Amino acid sequence: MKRAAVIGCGALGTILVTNFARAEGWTLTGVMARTKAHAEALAANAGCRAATTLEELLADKPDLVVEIAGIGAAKAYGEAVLEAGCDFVLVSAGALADADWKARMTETALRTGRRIHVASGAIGGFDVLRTAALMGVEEATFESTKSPKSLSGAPGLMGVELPADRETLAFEGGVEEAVRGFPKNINVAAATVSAADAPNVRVRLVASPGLTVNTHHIDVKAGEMHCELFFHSAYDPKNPRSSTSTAWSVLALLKNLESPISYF
Ligand SMILES: NC(=O)C1=CN([C@@H]2O[C@H](COP(=O)(O)OP(=O)(O)OC[C@H]3O[C@@H](n4cnc5c(N)ncnc54)[C@H](O)[C@@H]3O)[C@@H](O)[C@H]2O)C=CC1
Ligand SMILES: O=C([O-])CC(=O)C(=O)O
Repeated sequence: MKRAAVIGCGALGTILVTNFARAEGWTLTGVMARTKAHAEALAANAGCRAATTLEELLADKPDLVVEIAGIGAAKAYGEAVLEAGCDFVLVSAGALADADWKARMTETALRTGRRIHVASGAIGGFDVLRTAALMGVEEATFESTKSPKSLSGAPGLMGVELPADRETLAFEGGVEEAVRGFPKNINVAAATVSAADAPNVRVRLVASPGLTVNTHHIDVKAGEMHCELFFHSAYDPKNPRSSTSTAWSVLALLKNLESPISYF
């Protein structure tokens, strides 16, 4: 059995850890939160270590560490995880919009012989996006629709509350600006841009009152291929920003890594 540890005990981390038995071929060694009580509550059910520091989390020598905590956590721990000889699963893919961090992580992975796996998260189709990258992306757009309450408090809104009675365009622009303005909402766009090797993707974020799902629409033209990917995904009642399928995508990724047959 391969050994995994998890950074992040929030809405998605809880779904991931609670269903960890579904990741065939893997055992969970530990979970890490900022507060001990938070980590202990989840670890007690999972029968694993509760950690508040990376050193504690790595004490059981996991093969792989999943970040499911936030862009800040990914940037704070990613390189140290690779240096410790573990593979790294990135869920807060918004971190990839920081070209310097991505380059440092790539260099560290190459030097240590470890791998970085970007979880498909709330979307998917990374196989097609990688294919499009190889063929050469000519045109690509990305649009997410979310409820205004899931965007509330985002730095990009600068304190403005979005209308609760009509659809509004909350953001339109490049991926770096999107991630700066909506770091907890638009990881999916950064993952798309990175997978498709298409830095100029136009990102749109629409606020739609009454919406009970998050939707993501990717449109890519590359050579002879035109692909459209469309996702509707229910969000976590504990966190309306995040689609619950994100946590399941990590379980599917882990299972895939240990499976004799791999679906790219
Ligand atoms: N790639 C994708 O498609 C998606 C990515 N996400 C991202 O996944 C992450 C988790 O989402 P949720 O569970 O919904 O968020 P959440 O806010 O419910 O939970 C995040 C947890 O991580 C903890 N945390 C933050 N920094 C930490 C650190 N340095 N060390 C330890 N714990 C830390 C927080 O205290 C919180 O308990 C977020 O960054 C979110 O933006 C969410 C949905 C889709
Ligand atoms: O969960 C989703 O639908 C997308 C999301 O929050 C993100 O990419 O940050």
